[in-house]
Amino acid sequence: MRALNLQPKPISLAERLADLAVDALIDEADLSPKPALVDRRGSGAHTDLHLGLMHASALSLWPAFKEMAEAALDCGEIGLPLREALGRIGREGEAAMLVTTGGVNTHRGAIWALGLLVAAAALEAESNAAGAVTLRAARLALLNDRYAPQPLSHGAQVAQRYGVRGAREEAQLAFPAVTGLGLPQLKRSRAAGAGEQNARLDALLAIMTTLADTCVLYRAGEAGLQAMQHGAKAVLDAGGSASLGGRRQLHALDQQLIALNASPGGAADLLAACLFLDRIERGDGLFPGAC
Ligand SMILES: CC(C)(COP(=O)(O)OP(=O)(O)OC[C@H]1O[C@@H](n2cnc3c(N)ncnc32)[C@H](O[C@H]2O[C@H](COP(=O)(O)OP(=O)(O)OP(=O)(O)O)[C@@H](O)[C@H]2O)[C@@H]1O)[C@@H](O)C(=O)NCCC(=O)NCCS
Ligand SMILES: Nc1ncnc2[nH]cnc12
Repeated sequence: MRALNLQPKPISLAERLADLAVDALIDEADLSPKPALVDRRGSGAHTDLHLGLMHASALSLWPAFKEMAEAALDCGEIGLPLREALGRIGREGEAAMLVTTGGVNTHRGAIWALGLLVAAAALEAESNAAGAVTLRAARLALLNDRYAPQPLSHGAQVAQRYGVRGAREEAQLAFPAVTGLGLPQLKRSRAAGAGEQNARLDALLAIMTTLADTCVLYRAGEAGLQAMQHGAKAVLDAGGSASLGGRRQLHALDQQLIALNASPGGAADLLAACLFLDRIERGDGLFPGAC
């Protein structure tokens, strides 16, 4: 008779990275009050999205993130085979997301940003500083996936019309909105005792002060983008989300962006990227029991 092995199967590195990516998406969705975005209070500027759908969408992406990390571990280096594997897995992940959401685009930009970051983190798990991970992600994003379809996406349309950089360029430049704005603000607000939720809101606002969010541009043009950038700066200048003055400005920004139908979905994705990198940097449960 064989003894029963009751030891739990160790969680693989790829599974742990997928957990962290999905956690980051769920934390982003839950964070409240976010201006004009889906959160615990409601649907913001959206008629086709709600919190349950954002959660279901995030969970549907777990297998894709795991597969992307596994592809990085299998390939072991930055190159076209890995880039094209990520493109294929990303497109399949997007299809799974659309099945889950009944055709609504919940996380297209997040699959791109977090997919690259998950792969970049898996490639060299010990080199976990945000700057190093984003640099590896950028090197992947700079490679041309020969199998990528070239549809005239909303992002491509507004990039042409307004001459701005979109999601692709943000990744190719190693996520400057995340490493230069979001993460430093997250750390500053935490250090100032703002509390975790306020620190995360401040990180989102810091990203919004400068980002050319192609969702906002597509929905509300340059007026919408200006309202987003100036309004976010006004909240931070007034003392941030933890202050009474900042909260008043945040409420005004929420109302203004909803009136303009301007949803900063790109900034929300980059906040999720920021939360993911923050956890990776802190090593949050990445190594214990991982293999
Ligand atoms: C390379 C891609 C990112 C394609 O990029 P492109 O710009 O050509 O395409 P878009 O379809 O516009 O998607 C870009 C999404 O990225 C987010 N985003 C916007 N601005 C930025 C920015 N400056 N920096 C970073 N990220 C940005 C944004 O995603 C979020 O918003 C979406 C919801 O918006 P919403 O307005 O509600 O919905 P829409 O359907 O667009 O319009 P409405 O009709 O409702 O008004 C939601 O997805 C959020 O995540 C942009 O949408 C990449 O996607 C790509 O090539 N994919 C192919 C597969 C691949 O290679 N994968 C690689 C895996 S690593
Ligand atoms: N919380 C959110 N609301 C609307 N669009 C989003 N895209 C990513 N996160 C989002």
